[in-house]
Amino acid sequence: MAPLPDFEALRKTDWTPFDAPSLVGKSLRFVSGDPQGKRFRLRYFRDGKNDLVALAWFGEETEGPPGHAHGGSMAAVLDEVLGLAAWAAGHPIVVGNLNIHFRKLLPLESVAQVDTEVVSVKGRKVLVRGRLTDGKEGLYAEADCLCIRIL
Ligand SMILES: CCCCCCCC(=O)SCCNC(=O)CCNC(=O)[C@H](O)C(C)(C)COP(=O)(O)OP(=O)(O)OC[C@H]1O[C@@H](n2cnc3c(N)ncnc32)[C@H](O)[C@@H]1OP(=O)(O)O
Repeated sequence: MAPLPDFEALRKTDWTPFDAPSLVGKSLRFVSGDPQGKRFRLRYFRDGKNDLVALAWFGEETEGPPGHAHGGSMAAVLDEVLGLAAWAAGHPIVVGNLNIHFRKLLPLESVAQVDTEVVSVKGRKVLVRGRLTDGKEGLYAEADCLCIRIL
């Protein structure tokens, strides 16, 4: 059996737990829908700057390259977390464009950190930038997410 994800090892002291999925109701089943499952397990927080941050465990069922996460699984996590970063900043949106650079293979059954920043708001367009890392220097992927207000 896989070891349980050690979220506490990566959690920073100035992070406050935050139930980001509840901002959009109960619909986010693809990534956050099975918190005890073998695919994704996520925890959301607000960091010291009030930006949304997530810890994401990539389980064995996210496998793409042997022993490592599928790019689509990283994209799914970035899609949800960066979209919710816009919601958490007060913008009800859907994602219109998600542009990802994959930088380094992400080992299965490890916990990665997603940092987010809302970099601009122009009319209905909210640009959110995100980084998927090992919590230190290791950068797995970085993304720009163009979100479009729907309300
Ligand atoms: C419930 C939310 C959960 C959020 C967390 C999870 C994130 C998700 O997975 S969301 C699901 C994935 N996303 C989707 O399925 C979205 C599907 N697309 C749509 O619904 C529509 O195309 C939508 C809403 C994005 C835009 O349509 P519409 O409302 O007609 O906007 P539209 O008038 O065409 O464009 C508004 C502005 O955005 C720009 N824009 C819209 N789409 C894009 C795009 N893909 N790329 C670049 N710019 C775009 C337009 O150029 C326009 O800019 P400007 O105001 O400067 O002229």
